[in-house]
Amino acid sequence: MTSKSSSKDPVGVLGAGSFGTVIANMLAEKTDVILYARTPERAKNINDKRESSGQALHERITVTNDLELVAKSCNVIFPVVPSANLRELIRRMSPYLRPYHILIHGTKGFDVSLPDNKQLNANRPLSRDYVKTMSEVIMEESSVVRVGCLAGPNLAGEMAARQPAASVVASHFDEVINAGQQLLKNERFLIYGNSDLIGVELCGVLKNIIAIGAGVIHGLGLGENAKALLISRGMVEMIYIGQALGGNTKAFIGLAGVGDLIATCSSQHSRNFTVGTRLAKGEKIKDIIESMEETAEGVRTIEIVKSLSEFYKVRCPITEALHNIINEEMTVGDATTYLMKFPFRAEIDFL
Ligand SMILES: NC(=O)C1=CN([C@@H]2O[C@H](COP(=O)(O)OP(=O)(O)OC[C@H]3O[C@@H](n4cnc5c(N)ncnc54)[C@H](OP(=O)(O)O)[C@@H]3O)[C@@H](O)[C@H]2O)C=CC1
Ligand SMILES: O=C(CO)COP(=O)(O)O
Repeated sequence: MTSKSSSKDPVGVLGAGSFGTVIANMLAEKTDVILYARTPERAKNINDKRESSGQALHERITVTNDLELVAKSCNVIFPVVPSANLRELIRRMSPYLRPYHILIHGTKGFDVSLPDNKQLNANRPLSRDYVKTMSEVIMEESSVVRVGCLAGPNLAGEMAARQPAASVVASHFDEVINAGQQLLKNERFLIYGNSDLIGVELCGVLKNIIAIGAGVIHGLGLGENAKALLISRGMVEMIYIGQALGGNTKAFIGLAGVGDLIATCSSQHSRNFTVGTRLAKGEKIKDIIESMEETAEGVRTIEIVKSLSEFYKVRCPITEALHNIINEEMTVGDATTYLMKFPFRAEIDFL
């Protein structure tokens, strides 16, 4: 597989939300960037204002609504759109994508494709055949082979404020990890490499569930001991389900696992944590989602993981309790009591 990259090529970013804009600005410190926005109106608006998701745009960023232009101009492309939209986006871009492209996504969610357009039903067991990570979606929908992901404690607001952070670029290909490192690393952003692509992707997806749980604990005012209990048992739950879905335990104790878990479970700027806090205050999930401008991936992930845990017979009490709260099958108080009574066995039985 030959690469047609040159150090002068612009780099593509798909999605001009909070994180896509942060990544575009960071890349623009080193190279020209083409930022793809969903509609021509949005692209024009961003270009006119030179601002996206509340962030000023670097002068080396060009905004477009033309996927062909992105594919023809850029060898390396960072898709950063919500998980529910990535398959459709890659499908539309696929005629222009070639095996020489490198795609490194920053999305923290699953794709679900059910037969006959059936809707996800969290009470129905769901196997891995229908649930894909974003790298799997990219490979299914295009001829791209060299795929990677970017995952770690990367709250967009802190990065936009130029605070220090680190992340992981995971891929089976060293050249993907090297490309990610060379393009993104700077004096305030460290990039580690990991060859366990699925494991690192699963970390980024699964920690959002626990962040919602941490938000509930915070909203109820239950204190730091209770939150530490939730985070550490949440980590074990992530590992159990992660192992069932094909992840390696090692990824979970790294920056993309425990690192992102700590950041997201501690920050009132996390959208998932905020969902949990608002649930604890008695708001309904429908009202919370409708009033949020940004994506909280964990809500959808709870329903998906609940179905996966039924299929693989994995004990996921935190996911189950949150599913019951969201679907109004339990009050927040009852869910807390349920978790405190849950019969745990050995503390560490996954190593
Ligand atoms: N924000 C953060 O701190 C971090 C987010 N992430 C992950 O990044 C992903 C994106 O999150 P984030 O940037 O915060 O999202 P936001 O909720 O801020 O925005 C989503 C953006 O995606 C755009 N979009 C949706 N569908 C498409 C499409 N088909 N084509 C092009 N653009 C599209 C939306 O466009 P429009 O405005 O037209 O609706 C919107 O600009 C999520 O999976 C998230 O978990 C990862 C690390 C940190
Ligand atoms: O993934 C994130 C930080 O690493 C962002 O978390 P939220 O989507 O909860 O804001």
